[in-house]
Amino acid sequence: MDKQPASSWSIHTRPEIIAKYEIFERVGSGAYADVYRARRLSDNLIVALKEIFDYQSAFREIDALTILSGSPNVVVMHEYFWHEDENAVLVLEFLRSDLAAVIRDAKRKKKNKKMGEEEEGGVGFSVGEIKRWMIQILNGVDACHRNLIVHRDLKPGNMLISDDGVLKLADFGQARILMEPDIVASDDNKLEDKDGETSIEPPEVIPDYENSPRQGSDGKELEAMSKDEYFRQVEELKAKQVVRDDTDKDSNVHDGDNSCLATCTVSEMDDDLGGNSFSYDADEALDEREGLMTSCVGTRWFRPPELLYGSTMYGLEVDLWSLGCVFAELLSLDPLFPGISDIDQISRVTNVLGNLNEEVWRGCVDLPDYKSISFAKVESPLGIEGCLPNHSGDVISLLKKLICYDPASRATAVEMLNDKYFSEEPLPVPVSELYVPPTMSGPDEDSPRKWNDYREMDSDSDFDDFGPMNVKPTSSGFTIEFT
Ligand SMILES: Nc1ncnc2c1ncn2[C@@H]1O[C@H](COP(=O)(O)OP(=O)(O)OP(=O)(O)O)[C@@H](O)[C@H]1O
Repeated sequence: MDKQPASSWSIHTRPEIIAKYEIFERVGSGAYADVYRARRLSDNLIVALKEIFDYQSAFREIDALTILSGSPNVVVMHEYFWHEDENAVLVLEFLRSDLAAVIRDAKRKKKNKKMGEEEEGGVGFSVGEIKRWMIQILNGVDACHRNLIVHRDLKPGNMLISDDGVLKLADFGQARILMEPDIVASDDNKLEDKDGETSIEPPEVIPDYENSPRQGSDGKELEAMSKDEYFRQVEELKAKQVVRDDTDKDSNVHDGDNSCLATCTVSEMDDDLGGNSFSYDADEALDEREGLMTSCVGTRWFRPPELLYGSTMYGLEVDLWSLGCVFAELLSLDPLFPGISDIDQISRVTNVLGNLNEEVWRGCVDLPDYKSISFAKVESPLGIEGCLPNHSGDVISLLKKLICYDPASRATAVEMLNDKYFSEEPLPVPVSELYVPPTMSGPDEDSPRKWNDYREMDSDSDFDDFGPMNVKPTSSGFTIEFT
């Protein structure tokens, strides 16, 4: 949904919010939300108020954070405000920094050291620090996956960090619950519209989850909802959503930093290739009915091959690939696959892992875009070891358990946590020894667009970055081969 530019003031005029919070400056904004620092009047607690402009995003974030309440490595949602026809406002614990800022700080120190400037640190993270960051991330991802929640946008900028070094997964606006977890709700969720019809909405306010998870706005223990009831309510919500989605169809798929192969190529092919085009439906609200999901999720650098090739049937494994990219970045301080376009993203993965074919992933030929784009044979792929030349064989093989084509081969978060790497010397440092820089990474620090700017590219066409290519017509459209 389009960000509504005029709405940022609205949070200041909502009586139910200003009665409880003093709102300070805006501390961040994303594609779907503005975030403010605020003080809870009752006890002076500093919190973050996240005003979300997109219905689906708000619904997903509230749903996921409700289920994950009590997970130590997931951001705490204290309560939320959501009236019909107003943006949802989530009250979150305030976290000053994020992993992107931590990595950026380490990289800055390393660069300064090379230039002869004396500063503590300067060699990147110690192994013990990397282990402690990874354990925290893995614990957060494990909590999500145990509840069948796929985050779909894991990246350093979405891993917030408290002053004392505790890392928390945040930004669940793209999360999906794959099956029915232990969902709870209360009768208070039912609202009547003006015709007297009953509809289901999240309760207006949920009290502090930290001490009393699973309570309704009246403080009563919430009742477990049956599976049938859960799906009935989901259907009702979807029916409401479709109306809104129809008006927002375009903006749903055209987020610059989250660009998809399909989104990019449709327009470019129309322009450049004489109207030959292909497309697939990325309107998730509609696809959901057939059990499909959009491939247009996540930030490009962390997006797994199955999504880059347009898959709409995928699972928790998409997070495991992103996790591997974050792990590699902690090790090298550089993004593993900093693609400047979606095709460049696939090309970078291919150069490291080799070509995607049936040998490495049986069934890959069925991916929607597999036959549309092929690369010349990569004779000697660089390999993960080539990307991280100064790291031990053990850590490389661990990373390879996440960065592999076949989603089914990827190690789960809990398998990773149980790997001996985390229990052998050098041991993970205590959380209190982790260095936390005083600021956030800033908007879109780890976004492809930023990287584009850095490289002073004046075009973001997927095709400009490549040399000669062969376009061959086929019965279903055409194929492109980059040579
Ligand atoms: N709990 C928090 N405490 C402090 N700052 C926060 C918190 N949550 C978010 N922020 C800040 O607000 C920014 C935007 O938040 P967030 O990423 O959740 O919004 P979004 O619109 O869903 O983002 P995206 O564009 O990545 O989908 C973050 O980058 C961060 O700087």
